[in-house]
Amino acid sequence: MGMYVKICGLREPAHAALAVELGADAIGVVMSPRSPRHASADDARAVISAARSARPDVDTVLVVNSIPAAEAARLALDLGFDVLQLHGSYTADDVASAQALLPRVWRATSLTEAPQLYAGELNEERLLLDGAIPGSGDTWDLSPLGSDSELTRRIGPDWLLAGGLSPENVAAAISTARPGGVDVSSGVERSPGQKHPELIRRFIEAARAQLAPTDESDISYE
Ligand SMILES: O=C(O)c1ccccc1NCC(=O)[C@H](O)[C@H](O)COP(=O)(O)O
Repeated sequence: MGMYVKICGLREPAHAALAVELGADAIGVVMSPRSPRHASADDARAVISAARSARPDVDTVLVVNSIPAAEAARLALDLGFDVLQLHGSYTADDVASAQALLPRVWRATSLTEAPQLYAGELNEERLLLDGAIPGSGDTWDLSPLGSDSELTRRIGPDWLLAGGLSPENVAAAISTARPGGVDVSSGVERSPGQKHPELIRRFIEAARAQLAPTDESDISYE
């Protein structure tokens, strides 16, 4: 199956097309007014269109932070996204209200915020484990992950790792944490909000060279 790669915080259609042509499985668009990556509705539509022109089956992901889940799902649906990625404190009922409009909802959180979490706890399609501050580019302690531990069994093999990844550290982070996929934003930028094509290329190359847990067999999951 291979390592799933998502490039997040895109606003330039050309960067989205490049990421998908280079093998990204998903592209993310952040709509959160305080983010340096905040995209307008027009930006979002242009990024989706460029990504789908490069590969029709790419996952296009709307990333939001702490807005009502159903409102976020309505926005994702209206703009034509495939997936809604919810950062913040949400309940299973919130996720259900979003899924009534858009079935594919991902839960993004951190071990700081939800230390006892498990995959599927909110009926989300996918769990994304991030650092404490989304989009900050800060690395975090990956050492509780990856070994044959209770936490590893709780989160399963398909979760996405995010937070402070870069072309330089992604291979080591995958080897330590053993996620099913990786997500990056700051690590492929020249400055906050400004994506760098060469860093996108190097990140995708470095990540896709790694195996996903589903390609291996030495950890058992619940
Ligand atoms: O990127 C943001 O500014 C952002 C703002 C509010 C909510 C989420 C945000 N980003 C979410 C992401 O998926 C990032 O890619 C992820 O947190 C990793 O970020 P980074 O550490 O910069 O690679």
